[in-house]
Amino acid sequence: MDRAARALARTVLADVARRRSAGGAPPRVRFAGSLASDGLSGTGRVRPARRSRAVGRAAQGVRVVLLVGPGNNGGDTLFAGAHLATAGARVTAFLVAGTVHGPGLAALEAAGAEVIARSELRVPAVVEHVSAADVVLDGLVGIGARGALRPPSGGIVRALVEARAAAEVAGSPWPWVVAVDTPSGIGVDDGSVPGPVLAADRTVTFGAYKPGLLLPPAAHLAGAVEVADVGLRREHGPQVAGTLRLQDGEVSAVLRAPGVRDHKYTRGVVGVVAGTDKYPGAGVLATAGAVRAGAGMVRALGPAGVTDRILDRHPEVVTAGGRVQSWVLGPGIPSDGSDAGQDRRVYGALAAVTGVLDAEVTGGVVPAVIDAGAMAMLEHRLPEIAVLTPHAGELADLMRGLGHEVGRADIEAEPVRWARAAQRATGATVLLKGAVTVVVGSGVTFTQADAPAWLATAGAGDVLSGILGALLAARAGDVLADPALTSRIAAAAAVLHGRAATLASAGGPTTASAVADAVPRVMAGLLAG
Ligand SMILES: NC(=O)C1=CN([C@@H]2O[C@H](COP(=O)(O)OP(=O)(O)OC[C@H]3O[C@@H](n4cnc5c(N)ncnc54)[C@H](OP(=O)(O)O)[C@@H]3O)[C@@H](O)[C@H]2O)[C@@H](O)CC1
Ligand SMILES: [K+]
Repeated sequence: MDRAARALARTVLADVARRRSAGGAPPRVRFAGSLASDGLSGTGRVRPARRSRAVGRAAQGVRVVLLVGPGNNGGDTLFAGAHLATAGARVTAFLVAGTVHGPGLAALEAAGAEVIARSELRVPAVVEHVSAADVVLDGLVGIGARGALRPPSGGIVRALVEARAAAEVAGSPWPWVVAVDTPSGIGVDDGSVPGPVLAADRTVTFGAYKPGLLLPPAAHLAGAVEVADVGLRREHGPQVAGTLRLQDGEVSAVLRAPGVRDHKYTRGVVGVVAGTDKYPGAGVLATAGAVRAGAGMVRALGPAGVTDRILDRHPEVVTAGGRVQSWVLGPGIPSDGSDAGQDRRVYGALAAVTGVLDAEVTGGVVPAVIDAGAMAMLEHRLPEIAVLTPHAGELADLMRGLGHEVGRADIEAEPVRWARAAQRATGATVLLKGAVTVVVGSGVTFTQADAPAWLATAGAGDVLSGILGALLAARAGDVLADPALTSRIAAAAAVLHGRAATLASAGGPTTASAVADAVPRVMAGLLAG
């Protein structure tokens, strides 16, 4: 608990300093190790800290509100509050239970914090304090949570969620919310959101990731997750029960930088069947994704109205047929059969991917990205080297076509469950697009949360399909030898896409074209490692 509280306080101070420096004053300060020497003994007593000036500057005058629950989660929060108060913060603790962690409360009181007992607690006062605070620590409940938050925690959090929404509408400031171990009230083991939850900007989780921090929809409420080493045995990387999140080194290991012996064919040729006269832009954007993600060559196939536009933007593209190492099928091709030529090309490529037609006819089995209209053209079970890339609405259509009574809202409520169901039903790797992208392969699930909300823009999915096509083409031989690699490559493509969107957006609106243009810089950064 001592290590957890120190880690929590350290992160809060670092966040405060970063936010202040972003706002202009005071200047950025470094905190490495600062709280490790503040004099707190292992028994939970707070002695006057020997603080560095940097810590003092970060903490002085910072208004901190603690939401303190009955268990050890509340205990961690109380001790962290004691550290912050000792460092100079103005700390107010709201106790939501008659009995809270005793030593933690004693430490907090000894550090001079204000404590509002359960008997004096009024919801409007909590809302007022929180609205005026710089930082809120959500320590109501952690891994001990069972079901939706009960009163009074549930009522407090519901009121805070409403206040936050009102502040957003009014453009009023809202404090930096730090969740202690988990945002209180999420389904810790399954990522569900059974009741009100205060969305965090940061979660400091202890020892190891909890499933609910990686699995949507709860993962959306965790903000930036930091794992604090509290001396517990822990797995490498964020990994829980078959659910993985790729880290930078793992993404760069998936990427293939060309060597001196490489030429355009060994680097991977991507065949793009995307875009129609009705939706030509999807062809341009899918091609842009493949070109920018380092394809040796892109063959773009389609009507002249599409390929002419592609050539205008990307003169390096070839519009004649030939051998490819991966296919990107379906962006901008509606499922209404209105472009017979594009439909025929998709069916031909699917015949190659599934191996139902002889390799002499199709050019052989290669990995594929199957998006948008192409998902409505599936007639055969797919191999793992085929990646379906639906959003929630498309996955609902796909599953209804397979006999499941399911709508878009059901998919959004349980994205991992339905992505897994689609993987089992089709045999393909499934990449379900969303604020948290879920990738399901055989026996493995990746959840990647690398994209800003600005990425929810027309054409972004087309760019992703092109990026993924290029990564699959670059590793086509490896993927055919080890199809399980497909889901890892798909997760890496989601990371590249999300990071490129962050770069292109720089905190504001962006476009799908700008996202594609940012991909080379993201790849360069990852490869430089
Ligand atoms: N484990 C470790 O190794 C380490 C753990 N650490 C820390 O301890 C935390 C876990 O502590 P914990 O076990 O005391 O559980 P915790 O999350 O405080 O909740 C229990 C309390 O919540 C209550 N409660 C339950 N459901 C509720 C609901 N829906 N609505 C309202 N209340 C609800 C429940 O009441 P009950 O249901 O029992 O009546 C009980 O009183 C963990 O998250 C981390 O911060 C770290 O220090 C590092 C080492
Ligand atoms: K919590």
